[in-house]
Amino acid sequence: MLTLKNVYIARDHAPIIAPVSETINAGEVLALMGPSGVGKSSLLAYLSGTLPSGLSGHGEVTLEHLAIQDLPIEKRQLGLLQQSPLLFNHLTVEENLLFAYKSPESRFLRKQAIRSKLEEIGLEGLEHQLPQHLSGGQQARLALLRTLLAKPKALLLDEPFSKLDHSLRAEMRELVLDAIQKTQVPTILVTHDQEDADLMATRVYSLRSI
Ligand SMILES: Nc1ncnc2c1ncn2[C@@H]1O[C@H](COP(=O)(O)OP(=O)(O)OP(=O)(O)O)[C@@H](O)[C@H]1O
Repeated sequence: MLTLKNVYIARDHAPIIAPVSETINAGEVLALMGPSGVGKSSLLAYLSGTLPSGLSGHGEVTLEHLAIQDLPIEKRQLGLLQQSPLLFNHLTVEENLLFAYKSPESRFLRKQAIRSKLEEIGLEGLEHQLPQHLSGGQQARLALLRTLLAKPKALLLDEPFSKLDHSLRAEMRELVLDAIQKTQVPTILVTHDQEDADLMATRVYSLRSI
């Protein structure tokens, strides 16, 4: 369960959004919508600990009853997926995934697990490729797999499909929904696309400026 209590973003000490108080339960998807520039990405950035200087975030964020808003990024246990996949371009597909997949298992066993996950997601045989040699759709699937291998306790999706064409978009929606159903992670999805909200969201929250 992910809970936001009076969360808002400010610029020069002045709030730019009306405070948000919401609870997202296990397996729920909250679509965060609202006009361009209102502060949707900034709100997600506050939750994930990546807010740029110039803006400040306020309010309490709890994940499974632990307040996380002051924790360093790596301790928050959140999975963030953005428009442009955040992949290490100098590392192979397999190395990108090993980086995220922390487990007490040996490197050999982790590599085996990664091969089978690659197969499940339709990326079999690509483990030694560099991400820049993959198609946009393959990169999106790789970014999703990397996010999931880190076993996040909540997912934050910031317009993750907006650079994909219609059929890839539909495919990615299915994969993400399937992952949310299997892992039951609470999820916030920032989108401008009504179809994303209709097909994926349990609820829609319209962010308001102040
Ligand atoms: N580093 C920064 N310093 C100061 N202001 C910023 C900074 N980054 C973004 N902003 C401002 O914060 C406000 C919210 O921006 P944000 O990108 O969160 O909106 P958004 O709702 O996600 O927009 P869009 O739908 O167009 O992506 C905007 O007015 C933006 O100009």
